[in-house]
Amino acid sequence: MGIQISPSLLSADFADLGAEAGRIASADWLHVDVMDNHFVPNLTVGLPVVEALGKASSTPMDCHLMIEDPDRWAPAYVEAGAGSVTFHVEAATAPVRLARELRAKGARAGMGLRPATPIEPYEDLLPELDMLLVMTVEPGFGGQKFLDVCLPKIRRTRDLIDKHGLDLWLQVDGGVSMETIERCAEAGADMFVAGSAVFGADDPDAMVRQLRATAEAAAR
Ligand SMILES: O=C(CO)[C@H](O)[C@H](O)COP(=O)(O)O
Ligand SMILES: [Fe+2]
Repeated sequence: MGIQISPSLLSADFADLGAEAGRIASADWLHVDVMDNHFVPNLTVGLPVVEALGKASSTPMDCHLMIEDPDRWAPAYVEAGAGSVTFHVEAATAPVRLARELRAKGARAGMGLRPATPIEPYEDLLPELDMLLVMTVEPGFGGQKFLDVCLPKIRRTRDLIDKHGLDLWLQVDGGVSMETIERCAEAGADMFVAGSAVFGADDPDAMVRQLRATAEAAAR
């Protein structure tokens, strides 16, 4: 698939999300951060907003669920129009069953890891997934500083994916910018979420293209 950029709408104008999506026409996906004030200490949007955004934009939606009880809620995000749904393994009760349900409904199944969650215990689950999300900040807020301490985990995750010969996307999310994207790409990430870097730029679409070009040049 190559390098993909999924701008996070967390740093966009929430009063006009359809128009904000239109400002990043070069994006491969729209990253929608769903927070419930339980899994993370912040509250954002839920199903009705995702459903409305899907009607307002033709760019596929990559929903990052930072919520408790994703087993109950995640499948509804496929029905609301998400093309990819990522649940956090720390919150899921039955990650294999949930990934299978997401796939059966027609979406890509993603599994997210907080910075301190290791990948190794989940090696046997990899064939059940379409994407792994390695958080490079503590989830909950945009605009935080990239955590370098997560880079070895990105490398180890890429090695595990390659060892099993899987076509699994490796997403990084948190503090990704022109300063940090090269390190992530060198470590083996191929899908990049960027919120403040994209929507804080004078020309968000040019920033999407710049990030992609920089990651492509640095990719392993
Ligand atoms: O999941 C997230 C936070 O929990 C966001 O996707 C992420 O922080 C993007 O924002 P930024 O690029 O500004 O760090
Ligand atoms: Fe996110």
